[in-house]
Amino acid sequence: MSQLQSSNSGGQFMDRGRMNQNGVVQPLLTDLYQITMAYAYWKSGKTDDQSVFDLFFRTNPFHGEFTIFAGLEECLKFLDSFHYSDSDIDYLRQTLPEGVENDFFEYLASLTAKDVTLYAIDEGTVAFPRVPIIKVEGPLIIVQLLETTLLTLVNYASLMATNAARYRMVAGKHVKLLEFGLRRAQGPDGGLSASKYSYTGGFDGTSNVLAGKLFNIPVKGTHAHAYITSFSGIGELKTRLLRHKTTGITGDLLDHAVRHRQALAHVLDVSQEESSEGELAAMVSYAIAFPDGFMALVDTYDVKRSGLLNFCAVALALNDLGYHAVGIRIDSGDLAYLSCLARETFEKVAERFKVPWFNKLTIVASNDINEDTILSLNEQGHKIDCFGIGTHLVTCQRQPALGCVYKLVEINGQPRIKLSQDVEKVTMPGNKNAYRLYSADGHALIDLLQKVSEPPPSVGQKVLCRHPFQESKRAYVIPSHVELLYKVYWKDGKITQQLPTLEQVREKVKISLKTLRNDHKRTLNPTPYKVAVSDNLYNFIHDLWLQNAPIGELS
Ligand SMILES: Nc1ncnc2c1ncn2[C@@H]1O[C@H](COP(=O)(O)OP(=O)(O)OP(=O)(O)O)[C@@H](O)[C@H]1O
Ligand SMILES: O=P(O)(O)OC[C@H]1O[C@H](OP(=O)(O)OP(=O)(O)O)[C@H](O)[C@@H]1O
Ligand SMILES: O=C(O)c1cccnc1
Ligand SMILES: [Mg+2]
Repeated sequence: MSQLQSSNSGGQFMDRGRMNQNGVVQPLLTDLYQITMAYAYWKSGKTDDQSVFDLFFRTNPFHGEFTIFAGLEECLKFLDSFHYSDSDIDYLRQTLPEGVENDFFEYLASLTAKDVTLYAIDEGTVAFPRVPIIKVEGPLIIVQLLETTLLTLVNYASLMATNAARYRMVAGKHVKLLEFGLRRAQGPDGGLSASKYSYTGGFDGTSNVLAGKLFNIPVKGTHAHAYITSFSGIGELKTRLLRHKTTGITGDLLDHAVRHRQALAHVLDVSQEESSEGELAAMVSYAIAFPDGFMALVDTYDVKRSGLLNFCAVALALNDLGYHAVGIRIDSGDLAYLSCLARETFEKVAERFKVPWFNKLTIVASNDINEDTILSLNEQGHKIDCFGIGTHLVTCQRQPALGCVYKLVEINGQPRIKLSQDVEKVTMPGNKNAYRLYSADGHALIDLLQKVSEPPPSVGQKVLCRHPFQESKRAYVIPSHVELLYKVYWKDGKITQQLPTLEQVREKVKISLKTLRNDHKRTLNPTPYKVAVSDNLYNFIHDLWLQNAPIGELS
């Protein structure tokens, strides 16, 4: 994923020098059929037919009833830099079938997205099935050529942001969430996107250092089991000395730790002999390296008999030298039980050793955590302050793809409809606007699609909202607030809005989710959010459907 500082940048708002884009995102990052179609459009004189395409999804992911829209900034950067390089053109000359005319390649070489207009919902907003999140207008050839790249930029970004937002909802706002997934992500690019969009969705940070640098996301982490297992005994410690934080007087951290370990074994009712000396050595050495940020993995051998004992011994030793440890990570076993055990241990030590700050030590848990694990841990009761989540988060294991599609809905002012046996797959023809209607208490009630030619719904006025395909399903809504969901984000070769920073998009996610009633957000059997069409659009769709559906003959 792209770049650098999350940008405040864009067209007239964008300093092009700074508009770095992920090198992978370029016009050839597409399906071959877009380019073969482009040639055929060009040959048949349809290049400049004015087209409108809708980008939308048909079902929400993760058995949920909402989706967070993300990836818009990357789409706009793609439009801004859309240009086939000389080597792209050379490659296409070699790759397209023989007989493709030279003039076509010359045409492609000069093609940009300057004649395209892109409308979109704000990035970070909750979105719903069949309401276009992006609408692209312009000459058929270029608007068609954008399809695959726009889809790849929106699909995973939105899926990831939605997944992260769901983890945030089940974890609650006080628990920290860290993304640890790079090693398990779908390749390096997937890993960077995962880090970026999990932050958008409400995570607090990532272990992915490049993502931290590129997107200005907080980077955080602990250490691996390898650090613990790299030591087998205290004899391996090359240094044991640490300066006191305030006096500067050098102390022997190991001596302090060994002394405390003896006393602690009694208090915690464990035997020193059963604990690992290698683990103690590893923790001492890590504490010497990071006396102000000491955080240790306690499950390498045995959390109760070894990890907690050694951690508390080293934390008390650090305390003697003026430092406060940060906490522990547990990466296996029963995380509910072990986190409670750890908290009780810290409370006991806080009291017995007169170190009240021990009560505040952070307990991080990791190990194949997913939404259901967090829900189950919440039910059982746990004392975890922070979850480190990798595999399930970044691979979106529960649903690995969002099915956004990109469909032609109008050409040269004429509506187009794609019919299907499956009613859900019939497209909504014509150039449309989308409005979100709100109730007096500020909740989103319904999204309403209308033809662009229709006047917008008005506050306090009754609007007939119809199910797009089921005739009998309709309702009157009197909105207290009406929001036009689209803004023009790209026109005349420029980004036309001040783009939000990543932080602002993250904030938008929070605010937008708050407008959704809780029953739409619950994990089990959430209530579907209503998406409707105006009476006018309903009749338009159904007339067109009848015009286009062939009449069968029974014999
Ligand atoms: N209290 C709990 N309730 C529900 N799920 C839990 C609880 N504690 C841990 N889990 C989850 O159960 C799974 C345990 O994984 P697994 O069976 O691999 O055990 P493990 O503790 O990792 O074993 P090992 O010690 O061999 O590494 C993980 O997905 C973890 O997130
Ligand atoms: O479990 P995830 O949600 O993917 O979180 C990331 C995992 O990556 C690390 O170890 P790794 O899994 O590589 O090895 P380990 O399980 O043997 O510790 C870490 O200890 C977590 O277990
Ligand atoms: O910092 C950590 O604890 C971490 C980072 C990546 C994967 N697992 C754990
Ligand atoms: Mg693991």
